[in-house]
Amino acid sequence: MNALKGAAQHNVARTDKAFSSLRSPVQRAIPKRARLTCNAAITAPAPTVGTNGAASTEQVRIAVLGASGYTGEEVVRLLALHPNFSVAALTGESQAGKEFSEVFPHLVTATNVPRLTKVGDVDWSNIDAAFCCLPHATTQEILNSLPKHIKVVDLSADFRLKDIKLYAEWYGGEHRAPELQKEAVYGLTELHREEVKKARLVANPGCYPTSVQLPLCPLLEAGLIEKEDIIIDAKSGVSGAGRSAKQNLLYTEIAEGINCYGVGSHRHMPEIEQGLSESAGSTVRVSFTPTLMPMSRGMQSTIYVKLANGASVDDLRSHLQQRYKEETFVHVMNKGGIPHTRHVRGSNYNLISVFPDRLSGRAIIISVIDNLVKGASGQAIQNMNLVMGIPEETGLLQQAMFP
Ligand SMILES: NC(=O)C1=CN([C@@H]2O[C@H](COP(=O)(O)OP(=O)(O)OC[C@H]3O[C@@H](n4cnc5c(N)ncnc54)[C@H](OP(=O)(O)O)[C@@H]3O)[C@@H](O)[C@H]2O)C=CC1
Ligand SMILES: CC(=O)N[C@@H](CCC(=O)OP(=O)(O)O)C(=O)O
Repeated sequence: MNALKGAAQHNVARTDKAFSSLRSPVQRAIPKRARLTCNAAITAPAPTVGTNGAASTEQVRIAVLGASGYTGEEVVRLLALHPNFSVAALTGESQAGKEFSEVFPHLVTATNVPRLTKVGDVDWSNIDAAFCCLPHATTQEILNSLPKHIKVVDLSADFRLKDIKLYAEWYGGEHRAPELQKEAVYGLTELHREEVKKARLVANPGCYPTSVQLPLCPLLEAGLIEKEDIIIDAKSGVSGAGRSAKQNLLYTEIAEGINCYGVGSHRHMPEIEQGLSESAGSTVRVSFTPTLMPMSRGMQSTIYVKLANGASVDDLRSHLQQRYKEETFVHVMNKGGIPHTRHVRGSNYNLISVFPDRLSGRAIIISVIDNLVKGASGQAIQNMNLVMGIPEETGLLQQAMFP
């Protein structure tokens, strides 16, 4: 663990230095508040955590459940640069018993993290908080059985839908922890920050819902777009489907082509509609089609909307720019800017751009994220930072890897 932390401090210091000298558009867009917060997190001693009553020591002791999967690995990778969180337990199922470095040899600073165990073998008395990176349906009973002092950010879909009947309808089975579900806070951080700060259980949003709700919720709230006629054409890298072996995810089935899936029936639709309806103040229904792309990570949602109440395309863009101007991780580009998934690869940023459609009265919105970072593990850490009362950006200011 010390080696991991040593490397973390070293890398954080380097990141800090690089941060002040680089001048990318994304960095220029980072508000002063965020930069100062970031520096404070880096140079100040680790704050006493637990404004939410979580931890009694300076380092928050973290368990990552499902650490042998892609999102679990991504949490551990990102935590290597986190000054306040220490990895204290890692779990796997088929990989339990193995050294983490055997399962993920690329994490060279992670040689001192604990060996993977089964969830049932975790000693919870040594843990303050958990990232739960398990398949949906597995999560409910496991989280229900945890001691109540454990703060949890759950990356699965199990606690995202507030209506458990809707959960049963879309996920093919009754919810097995309905009481816990009532306690869960939906962790789309930029929109639910104050609730997340007080939460014990955060339901981290799905990757597609993150990429769609960040641009659309503020527009619906302001009545700038019609509630009907929202069409979402979304594309995801293959890591979105997890690490376990599946025939349709073989290289030969993915490379050199693309394919839609879940057409008209994808389980992220009710999650997207739940958030959009809350923002609009009445029911919103969307047309949503996901496509699997031959890339390992990255997500783009291209969203076709109809302008409302006399709004122009420029109004949409300036409203989003205003809404997110103090936000570190959401950047609304200037007119004509084209976001690429490459521009967010490995980072926690969401890039949004708004274009006029050739069809009058309509706009096209493009939103990109890295499905494993802002779409999963990065946003999960952002939420956990808030739950633990430390600056939200801590450990998350890595810029995209490019090219
Ligand atoms: N991938 C993505 O982009 C995103 C994923 N999510 C959600 O995050 C969660 C994790 O996804 P991802 O990391 O991609 O999935 P993976 O399939 O890559 O990993 C799943 C993890 O769960 C473990 N596991 C599987 N079954 C059980 C079980 N019965 N009991 C205990 N542990 C088990 C696996 O262990 P082992 O491998 O050792 O068998 C592995 O560590 C899912 O709910 C997913 O929907 C959310 C947003 C984005
Ligand atoms: C490419 C791919 O298969 N993606 C996954 C979504 C990943 C994710 O965000 O979803 P959950 O957390 O809701 O599982 C899917 O379409 O089911």
